[in-house]
Amino acid sequence: MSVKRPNTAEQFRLDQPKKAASAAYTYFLAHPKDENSKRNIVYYRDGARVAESDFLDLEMVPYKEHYIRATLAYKSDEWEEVISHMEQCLEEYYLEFERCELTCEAKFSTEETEFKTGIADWMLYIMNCRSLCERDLSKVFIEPIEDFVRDMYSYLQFSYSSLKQFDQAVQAAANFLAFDPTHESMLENKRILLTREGVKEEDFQPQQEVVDYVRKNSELKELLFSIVDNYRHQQPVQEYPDKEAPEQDRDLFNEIGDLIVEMTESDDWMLRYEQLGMNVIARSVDLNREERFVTDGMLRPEQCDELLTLTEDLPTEPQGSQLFTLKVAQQKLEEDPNEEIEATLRLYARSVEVLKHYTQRYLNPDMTYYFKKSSIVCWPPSEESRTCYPQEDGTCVKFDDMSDELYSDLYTTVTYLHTADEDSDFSFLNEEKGIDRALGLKCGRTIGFNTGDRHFVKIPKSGSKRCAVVLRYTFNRDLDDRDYNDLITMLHRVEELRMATAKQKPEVVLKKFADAGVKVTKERKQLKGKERVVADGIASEAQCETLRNMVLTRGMAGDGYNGITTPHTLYELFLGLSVPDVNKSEALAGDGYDHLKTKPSEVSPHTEHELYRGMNIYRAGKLAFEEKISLGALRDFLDLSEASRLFTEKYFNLTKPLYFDFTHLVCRSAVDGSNSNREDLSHPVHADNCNLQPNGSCFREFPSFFHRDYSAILYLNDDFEGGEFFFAHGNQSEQSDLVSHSNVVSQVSVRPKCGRLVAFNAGHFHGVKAVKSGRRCALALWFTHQAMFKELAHVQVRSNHSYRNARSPVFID
Ligand SMILES: O=C(O)CCC(=O)C(=O)O
Ligand SMILES: [Fe+2]
Repeated sequence: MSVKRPNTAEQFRLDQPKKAASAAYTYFLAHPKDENSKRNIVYYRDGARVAESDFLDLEMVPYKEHYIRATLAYKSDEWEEVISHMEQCLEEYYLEFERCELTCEAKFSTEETEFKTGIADWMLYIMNCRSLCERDLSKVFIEPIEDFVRDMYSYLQFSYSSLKQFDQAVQAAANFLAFDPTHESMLENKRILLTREGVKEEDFQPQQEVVDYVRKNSELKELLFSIVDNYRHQQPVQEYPDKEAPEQDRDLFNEIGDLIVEMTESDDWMLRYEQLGMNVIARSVDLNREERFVTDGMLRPEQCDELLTLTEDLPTEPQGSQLFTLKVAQQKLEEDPNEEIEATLRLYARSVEVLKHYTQRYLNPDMTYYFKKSSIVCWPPSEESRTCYPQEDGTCVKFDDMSDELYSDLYTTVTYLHTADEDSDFSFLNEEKGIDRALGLKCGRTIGFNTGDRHFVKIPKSGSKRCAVVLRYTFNRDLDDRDYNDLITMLHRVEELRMATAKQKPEVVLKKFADAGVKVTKERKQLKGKERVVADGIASEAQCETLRNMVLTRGMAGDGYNGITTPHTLYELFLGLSVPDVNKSEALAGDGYDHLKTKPSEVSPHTEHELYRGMNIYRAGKLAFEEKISLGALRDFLDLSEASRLFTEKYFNLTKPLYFDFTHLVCRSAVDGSNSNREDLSHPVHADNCNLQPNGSCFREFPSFFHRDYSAILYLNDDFEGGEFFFAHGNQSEQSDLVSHSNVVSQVSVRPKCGRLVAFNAGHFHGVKAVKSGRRCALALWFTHQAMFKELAHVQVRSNHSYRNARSPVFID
């Protein structure tokens, strides 16, 4: 009786001539002097009739090479070789995997979350990112190999058995079974091994490393069970075939490894949450009973505002509360499947997902939590005196009807959507009907407690209603709230539907642009590259002026930090553009670059010789709402953004929709006296979605905005000197230190003027020449194909009622 030879999916693949040819060729590339591998190549090329093009140059990462060598050795029964390479492969694979996870983490904790669609997106993003590590790393060849890691133990098990090294074979079998405890052939192998002398059942212990790996991956998958699948499916839809989507090469981990090593090695989710500003402010010891906690910072103010819009027009229940439930959500979406509602519901879904994850991690990392019920509960103000205790879930109960015990499997979190005074307090009750602890309301504050824990809420007598996201969890999967999955599915369908109906023919749209006076003035030929275009007439002189003024009056608020000239450089005199009545917080210096904490000034993040003031969509929306800028100005901001987006999408004939990722209105102006002999650039050579390396390569990875697909800049004036936009040569290898100098080799430059749009693939190198005098204003836009990175602010601002009513749809059918 002999141990079964693995008959895995992977082996089957390896038997396919193309894959095997690729493997052999890859191996040959790594070992050009190896006679054996040369023979292999010849064998495959001649014998298997594989086309030349199938000899792909696969990237060699050490573990992949070991994998290929091991599988080749396996084919020729060279067991020692198999073992040696598989063991090394596994060792290096685990390291690579860890790197991959840390990369997700690095992206997660360092990107400028302020301008992203929110913490919740990032949360989801990192979960998704981590779950992709396993799959991406299993791409030894072009496609992921199913059960890649598991099956390596199968190879090992078989090879060790063939060499009669049964202890190791047992170990390998145990490791394999840690992945799949019911795998029939392996169980059969185990039975066979057990017949060997000295082999006992208890010898089948998987290694800790394997146990940890399996646990981590299955936890993550569980967590992503309903939601990530939906997001993943959101990407290529049938109507929008994935047009030359560049495969992100995840093998760059080697390159960024150094960066990551510096990052924390801790696997502590709580720490990560803290990095995002989610801080526990009270634990059960502070709150007099087990399972209680209070955490602040779970939502940002604008997210609270957005979620509150879901509570408008809710009917009042007999007990006086109002409920926004998932059923209501579905209804809303069915009645009016518009983008605003969709975006808000997405935010809701992501937020509750984060809250669930957080709660689970905080309380009970070993349990899986399911939503039993998810809702927003509001208590409208009321003068009524009650004999019952109003609850966070919207009911009102008598003291004697309150549970006296904590439940073993029900838990509740309440997350407030606004800040309120003590009129709205939350209180835990003790057995004597006394108040154990009272807590005030704050946007993003989350109180967690066992569902059986006594509490009540104060209902404000006047003012706005008291609202919170109330989530009830269970550990029992059967009690899982189906409505939640239904909502997610619905959101996905709405998106699909909208994409399908919004799909307008490029010719039709471009003709409309032409009729409105838009003229393409430079195309790929003149611009020396595909996916580049310059068009004039996108904005009128009046619109340019409106946007310029917006930055000047509101974007340049403040007089340079209380009259202090910054110590950075002698050029950095603030221009004294103070607008006395303007609140400084309205304008963020270098808005959009506030992650550059070292430059908390008006000085351009790119050159100290220029000042830099900007405004993003969210801020503009807020100012309009506060009536500090006119609705007309906001409309111009939004309409010009949309026109630029639509033009870019249609001109490049993109088959997938482009979403806004970030929209930034910005002016750069020369500092007085700095105009002579400037050697620097206003914006050094860069690409918008990757990290330019000194050797000229550019990685679409952390910390760049790797998800950006296209960029467009709409210029607003020409009364300044210098400031030309230019495309630069892709290969900067001989001029790496020149990327920020004026003598950089530019391929072709574009002189800004009002209404001129330059749009291009975000991966193309470009820069801006020094602004030698005057002020240069532009609307910079970055777009993405990934719905997940949609700039929520656009939708938020558009959903503002007064704006929506005032809006005349331009360029939209
Ligand atoms: O303002 C311009 O012309 C280009 C700016 C740019 O490339 C950027 O902000 O990424
Ligand atoms: Fe750029």
